[in-house]
Amino acid sequence: MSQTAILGAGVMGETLLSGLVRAGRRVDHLLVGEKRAERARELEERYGVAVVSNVEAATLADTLALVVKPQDMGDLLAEIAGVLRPGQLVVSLAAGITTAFIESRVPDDIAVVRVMPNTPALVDEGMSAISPGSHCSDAQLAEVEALMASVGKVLRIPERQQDAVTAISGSGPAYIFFVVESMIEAGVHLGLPRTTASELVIQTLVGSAKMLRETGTHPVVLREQVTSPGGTTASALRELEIHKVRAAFLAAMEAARNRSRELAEGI
Ligand SMILES: NC(=O)C1=CN([C@@H]2O[C@H](COP(=O)(O)OP(=O)(O)OC[C@H]3O[C@@H](n4cnc5c(N)ncnc54)[C@H](O)[C@@H]3O)[C@@H](O)[C@H]2O)C=CC1
Ligand SMILES: O=C(O)[C@@H]1CCC=N1
Repeated sequence: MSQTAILGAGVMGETLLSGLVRAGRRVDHLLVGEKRAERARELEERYGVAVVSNVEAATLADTLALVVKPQDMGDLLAEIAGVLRPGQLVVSLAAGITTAFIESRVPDDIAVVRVMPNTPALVDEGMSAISPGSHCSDAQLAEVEALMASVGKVLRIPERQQDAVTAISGSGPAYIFFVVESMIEAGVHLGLPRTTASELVIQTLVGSAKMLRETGTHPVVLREQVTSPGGTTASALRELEIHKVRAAFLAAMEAARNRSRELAEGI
Protein backbone atom coordinates (compact mmCIF):
# COMPACT_ATOMS: atom_id res chain seq x y z
CA MET A 1 0.00 0.00 0.00
CA SER A 2 1.27 3.44 -0.88
CA GLN A 3 1.99 6.14 1.68
CA THR A 4 -0.18 9.26 1.85
CA ALA A 5 1.00 12.39 3.64
CA ILE A 6 -1.21 15.21 4.84
CA LEU A 7 0.71 18.48 5.10
CA GLY A 8 -1.21 20.97 7.23
CA ALA A 9 -3.48 19.29 9.74
CA GLY A 10 -5.91 21.94 10.92
CA VAL A 11 -9.67 21.62 10.46
CA MET A 12 -9.64 20.23 6.91
CA GLY A 13 -6.42 18.24 7.25
CA GLU A 14 -7.79 16.42 10.30
CA THR A 15 -11.13 15.92 8.55
CA LEU A 16 -9.32 14.10 5.73
CA LEU A 17 -7.08 12.20 8.15
CA SER A 18 -10.00 10.98 10.28
CA GLY A 19 -11.95 9.99 7.15
CA LEU A 20 -9.08 7.91 5.80
CA VAL A 21 -8.71 6.19 9.17
CA ARG A 22 -12.49 5.49 9.31
CA ALA A 23 -12.31 4.13 5.77
CA GLY A 24 -9.79 1.55 6.98
CA ARG A 25 -6.54 3.14 5.80
CA ARG A 26 -3.74 1.77 8.01
CA VAL A 27 -2.24 4.48 10.18
CA ASP A 28 1.27 3.30 9.31
CA HIS A 29 0.47 4.16 5.69
CA LEU A 30 -0.28 7.75 6.68
CA LEU A 31 2.05 10.61 7.56
CA VAL A 32 1.31 14.11 8.80
CA GLY A 33 3.34 17.32 8.50
CA GLU A 34 2.13 20.01 10.87
CA LYS A 35 3.82 23.27 11.78
CA ARG A 36 2.32 23.73 15.27
CA ALA A 37 4.00 21.36 17.74
CA GLU A 38 1.04 21.24 20.13
CA ARG A 39 -1.35 20.34 17.29
CA ALA A 40 1.09 17.68 16.06
CA ARG A 41 1.12 16.06 19.52
CA GLU A 42 -2.68 16.15 19.67
CA LEU A 43 -2.96 14.29 16.35
CA GLU A 44 -0.31 11.74 17.33
CA GLU A 45 -2.26 10.99 20.51
CA ARG A 46 -5.68 10.95 18.83
CA TYR A 47 -4.82 8.79 15.78
CA GLY A 48 -1.45 7.20 16.52
CA VAL A 49 -0.25 8.73 13.25
CA ALA A 50 3.42 9.68 12.72
CA VAL A 51 3.92 13.44 12.55
CA VAL A 52 7.16 14.17 10.72
CA SER A 53 8.80 17.13 9.01
CA ASN A 54 7.33 18.26 5.68
CA VAL A 55 10.56 17.26 3.95
CA GLU A 56 10.50 13.76 5.46
CA ALA A 57 6.82 13.35 4.53
CA ALA A 58 7.48 14.56 0.98
CA THR A 59 10.40 12.16 0.69
CA LEU A 60 8.51 9.09 1.93
CA ALA A 61 4.97 9.54 0.62
CA ASP A 62 3.63 8.71 -2.83
CA THR A 63 0.65 11.05 -2.50
CA LEU A 64 0.89 14.43 -0.78
CA ALA A 65 -2.29 16.22 0.31
CA LEU A 66 -1.53 19.91 0.84
CA VAL A 67 -4.04 21.31 3.33
CA VAL A 68 -2.49 24.60 4.43
CA LYS A 69 -4.09 28.04 3.99
CA PRO A 70 -3.72 29.43 0.46
CA GLN A 71 -1.40 32.13 1.86
CA ASP A 72 0.96 29.42 3.20
CA MET A 73 1.06 27.36 0.00
CA GLY A 74 4.06 29.15 -1.59
CA ASP A 75 6.26 28.59 1.48
CA LEU A 76 5.22 24.95 1.79
CA LEU A 77 5.98 24.24 -1.87
CA ALA A 78 9.34 25.98 -1.58
CA GLU A 79 10.15 23.74 1.40
CA ILE A 80 9.33 20.43 -0.29
CA ALA A 81 10.01 21.06 -4.01
CA GLY A 82 13.64 19.93 -3.73
CA VAL A 83 12.82 16.42 -2.49
CA LEU A 84 9.91 15.63 -4.80
CA ARG A 85 10.51 12.76 -7.25
CA PRO A 86 8.90 11.60 -10.51
CA GLY A 87 5.64 9.71 -10.11
CA GLN A 88 4.53 11.48 -6.97
CA LEU A 89 1.05 12.94 -6.80
CA VAL A 90 0.43 16.36 -5.24
CA VAL A 91 -3.17 17.06 -4.23
CA SER A 92 -4.10 20.57 -3.14
CA LEU A 93 -7.22 21.17 -1.07
CA ALA A 94 -6.66 24.93 -0.83
CA ALA A 95 -9.18 27.50 -2.01
CA GLY A 96 -8.06 29.59 -4.97
CA ILE A 97 -4.70 27.93 -5.56
CA THR A 98 -4.49 26.78 -9.18
CA THR A 99 -2.77 23.67 -10.48
CA ALA A 100 -0.61 26.05 -12.59
CA PHE A 101 0.56 27.81 -9.40
CA ILE A 102 1.68 24.47 -7.98
CA GLU A 103 3.11 23.12 -11.24
CA SER A 104 5.29 26.21 -11.60
CA ARG A 105 6.83 25.47 -8.19
CA VAL A 106 7.45 21.70 -8.41
CA PRO A 107 9.49 19.54 -10.83
CA ASP A 108 7.89 18.93 -14.25
CA ASP A 109 7.11 15.24 -13.72
CA ILE A 110 4.94 15.74 -10.63
CA ALA A 111 1.20 15.23 -11.18
CA VAL A 112 -1.06 17.81 -9.56
CA VAL A 113 -4.76 17.63 -8.71
CA ARG A 114 -6.88 20.45 -7.27
CA VAL A 115 -9.65 19.48 -4.87
CA MET A 116 -12.36 21.53 -3.21
CA PRO A 117 -13.69 19.51 -0.27
CA ASN A 118 -16.06 20.54 2.53
CA THR A 119 -16.32 19.85 6.26
CA PRO A 120 -19.27 17.40 6.18
CA ALA A 121 -16.51 14.98 5.15
CA LEU A 122 -16.15 14.64 8.93
CA VAL A 123 -19.33 12.52 8.89
CA ASP A 124 -18.60 10.91 5.50
CA GLU A 125 -21.09 13.25 3.76
CA GLY A 126 -18.50 15.48 2.13
CA MET A 127 -18.72 16.99 -1.34
CA SER A 128 -15.44 17.18 -3.21
CA ALA A 129 -14.86 18.58 -6.67
CA ILE A 130 -11.62 17.49 -8.34
CA SER A 131 -9.72 18.85 -11.37
CA PRO A 132 -6.53 17.48 -12.91
CA GLY A 133 -3.49 19.61 -13.63
CA SER A 134 -1.74 19.65 -16.99
CA HIS A 135 0.11 16.34 -16.64
CA CYS A 136 -2.03 14.16 -14.43
CA SER A 137 -2.94 10.73 -15.79
CA ASP A 138 -6.43 9.21 -15.64
CA ALA A 139 -5.13 6.68 -13.12
CA GLN A 140 -3.82 9.47 -10.88
CA LEU A 141 -7.11 11.37 -11.08
CA ALA A 142 -8.95 8.14 -10.23
CA GLU A 143 -6.64 7.74 -7.23
CA VAL A 144 -7.66 11.17 -5.92
CA GLU A 145 -11.29 10.35 -6.64
CA ALA A 146 -10.97 7.22 -4.48
CA LEU A 147 -9.14 9.18 -1.76
CA MET A 148 -11.94 11.75 -1.49
CA ALA A 149 -14.71 9.15 -2.02
CA SER A 150 -13.72 7.72 1.35
CA VAL A 151 -15.34 10.83 2.94
CA GLY A 152 -18.30 11.52 0.63
CA LYS A 153 -19.28 12.32 -2.94
CA VAL A 154 -16.81 13.31 -5.63
CA LEU A 155 -17.41 15.24 -8.85
CA ARG A 156 -14.88 15.72 -11.65
CA ILE A 157 -15.06 19.31 -12.91
CA PRO A 158 -13.04 21.55 -15.24
CA GLU A 159 -10.65 23.67 -13.19
CA ARG A 160 -12.25 26.92 -14.43
CA GLN A 161 -15.32 26.02 -12.31
CA GLN A 162 -13.34 25.61 -9.08
CA ASP A 163 -13.82 29.17 -7.77
CA ALA A 164 -17.61 28.88 -8.18
CA VAL A 165 -17.57 25.43 -6.58
CA THR A 166 -15.63 26.85 -3.64
CA ALA A 167 -18.37 29.48 -3.23
CA ILE A 168 -21.15 26.89 -3.32
CA SER A 169 -20.07 23.64 -1.67
CA GLY A 170 -16.71 24.58 -0.12
CA SER A 171 -18.10 27.46 1.91
CA GLY A 172 -21.67 26.10 1.71
CA PRO A 173 -21.81 24.39 5.11
CA ALA A 174 -21.20 27.78 6.77
CA TYR A 175 -24.27 29.27 5.04
CA ILE A 176 -26.40 26.35 6.13
CA PHE A 177 -25.15 26.61 9.73
CA PHE A 178 -25.92 30.35 9.57
CA VAL A 179 -29.50 29.61 8.50
CA VAL A 180 -29.83 26.99 11.24
CA GLU A 181 -28.46 29.39 13.84
CA SER A 182 -30.89 32.12 12.66
CA MET A 183 -33.91 29.78 12.79
CA ILE A 184 -33.01 28.57 16.29
CA GLU A 185 -32.68 32.16 17.44
CA ALA A 186 -36.07 32.94 15.88
CA GLY A 187 -37.58 30.02 17.79
CA VAL A 188 -36.21 31.45 21.01
CA HIS A 189 -37.73 34.85 20.12
CA LEU A 190 -41.07 33.08 19.63
CA GLY A 191 -40.80 31.72 23.19
CA LEU A 192 -39.51 28.18 22.59
CA PRO A 193 -36.86 26.72 24.90
CA ARG A 194 -33.48 26.75 23.08
CA THR A 195 -33.16 22.95 23.23
CA THR A 196 -36.62 22.53 21.69
CA ALA A 197 -35.85 25.08 18.96
CA SER A 198 -32.54 23.32 18.18
CA GLU A 199 -34.15 19.91 17.92
CA LEU A 200 -36.93 21.24 15.67
CA VAL A 201 -34.55 23.03 13.32
CA ILE A 202 -31.93 20.28 13.05
CA GLN A 203 -34.48 17.54 12.33
CA THR A 204 -36.23 19.83 9.83
CA LEU A 205 -32.90 20.36 8.07
CA VAL A 206 -32.01 16.65 8.03
CA GLY A 207 -35.52 15.67 6.87
CA SER A 208 -35.55 18.30 4.12
CA ALA A 209 -32.07 17.30 2.92
CA LYS A 210 -33.12 13.65 2.84
CA MET A 211 -36.26 14.53 0.83
CA LEU A 212 -34.16 16.44 -1.70
CA ARG A 213 -31.75 13.55 -2.10
CA GLU A 214 -34.17 10.63 -1.95
CA THR A 215 -37.11 11.99 -3.97
CA GLY A 216 -35.03 13.84 -6.56
CA THR A 217 -37.92 16.34 -6.69
CA HIS A 218 -37.07 19.93 -7.60
CA PRO A 219 -36.78 22.21 -4.54
CA VAL A 220 -39.41 24.57 -5.97
CA VAL A 221 -41.95 21.71 -6.03
CA LEU A 222 -41.03 20.67 -2.49
CA ARG A 223 -41.41 24.26 -1.33
CA GLU A 224 -44.81 24.59 -3.03
CA GLN A 225 -45.99 21.41 -1.27
CA VAL A 226 -45.38 23.12 2.08
CA THR A 227 -46.93 26.42 1.06
CA SER A 228 -50.70 26.29 1.61
CA PRO A 229 -52.60 29.11 -0.12
CA GLY A 230 -53.06 31.95 2.36
CA GLY A 231 -51.23 29.92 5.03
CA THR A 232 -48.31 30.35 7.41
CA THR A 233 -45.51 29.43 5.00
CA ALA A 234 -46.70 31.93 2.38
CA SER A 235 -46.58 34.65 5.05
CA ALA A 236 -43.01 33.68 6.01
CA LEU A 237 -41.75 33.39 2.42
CA ARG A 238 -43.16 36.82 1.58
CA GLU A 239 -40.99 38.27 4.36
CA LEU A 240 -37.92 36.45 3.01
CA GLU A 241 -38.59 37.98 -0.43
CA ILE A 242 -39.20 41.45 1.04
CA HIS A 243 -35.85 41.15 2.87
CA LYS A 244 -34.17 40.09 -0.39
CA VAL A 245 -32.81 36.82 0.97
CA ARG A 246 -32.53 35.33 -2.53
CA ALA A 247 -30.54 38.34 -3.75
CA ALA A 248 -28.40 38.18 -0.61
CA PHE A 249 -27.48 34.55 -1.37
CA LEU A 250 -26.50 35.45 -4.90
CA ALA A 251 -24.38 38.39 -3.73
CA ALA A 252 -22.79 36.27 -0.97
CA MET A 253 -21.75 33.52 -3.34
CA GLU A 254 -20.44 35.97 -5.92
CA ALA A 255 -18.32 37.49 -3.14
CA ALA A 256 -16.99 34.05 -2.17
CA ARG A 257 -16.21 33.23 -5.83
CA ASN A 258 -14.38 36.55 -6.21
CA ARG A 259 -12.45 35.99 -2.98
CA SER A 260 -11.35 32.57 -4.25
CA ARG A 261 -10.01 34.25 -7.39
CA GLU A 262 -8.14 36.82 -5.28
CA LEU A 263 -6.56 34.10 -3.13
CA ALA A 264 -5.02 32.72 -6.32
CA GLU A 265 -3.25 36.04 -6.75
CA GLY A 266 -2.00 36.06 -3.14
CA ILE A 267 -4.23 39.00 -2.13
N1 LIG B 1 -12.20 24.64 6.58
C1 LIG B 1 -12.93 24.38 5.50
O1 LIG B 1 -14.18 24.28 5.57
C2 LIG B 1 -12.29 24.20 4.17
C3 LIG B 1 -10.96 24.46 3.97
N2 LIG B 1 -10.41 24.30 2.73
C4 LIG B 1 -9.01 24.61 2.51
O2 LIG B 1 -8.21 23.83 3.37
C5 LIG B 1 -7.03 24.54 3.72
C6 LIG B 1 -6.84 24.50 5.22
O3 LIG B 1 -7.94 25.13 5.83
P1 LIG B 1 -8.28 24.87 7.35
O4 LIG B 1 -8.00 23.46 7.69
O5 LIG B 1 -9.63 25.42 7.57
O6 LIG B 1 -7.18 25.80 8.04
P2 LIG B 1 -6.44 25.60 9.44
O7 LIG B 1 -5.82 26.91 9.76
O8 LIG B 1 -7.39 24.99 10.42
O9 LIG B 1 -5.31 24.52 9.11
C7 LIG B 1 -4.13 24.81 8.44
C8 LIG B 1 -3.03 24.06 9.17
O10 LIG B 1 -1.84 24.14 8.41
C9 LIG B 1 -0.76 24.27 9.33
N3 LIG B 1 0.38 24.81 8.57
C10 LIG B 1 0.59 26.07 8.09
N4 LIG B 1 1.73 26.15 7.40
C11 LIG B 1 2.27 24.90 7.43
C12 LIG B 1 3.44 24.33 6.89
N5 LIG B 1 4.30 25.04 6.15
N6 LIG B 1 3.65 23.02 7.11
C13 LIG B 1 2.82 22.26 7.84
N7 LIG B 1 1.68 22.75 8.39
C14 LIG B 1 1.41 24.04 8.18
C15 LIG B 1 -1.29 25.15 10.41
O11 LIG B 1 -0.55 25.06 11.60
C16 LIG B 1 -2.71 24.61 10.54
O12 LIG B 1 -2.80 23.57 11.50
C17 LIG B 1 -7.19 25.96 3.18
O13 LIG B 1 -6.39 26.12 2.05
C18 LIG B 1 -8.66 26.06 2.84
O14 LIG B 1 -8.89 26.89 1.71
C19 LIG B 1 -11.12 23.84 1.66
C20 LIG B 1 -12.44 23.56 1.82
C21 LIG B 1 -13.14 23.71 3.07
O1 LIG C 1 -13.30 30.06 3.91
C1 LIG C 1 -12.40 29.54 3.22
O2 LIG C 1 -11.58 30.25 2.60
C2 LIG C 1 -12.33 28.04 3.10
C3 LIG C 1 -12.45 27.58 1.68
C4 LIG C 1 -13.82 26.98 1.56
C5 LIG C 1 -14.28 26.88 2.94
N1 LIG C 1 -13.43 27.40 3.77
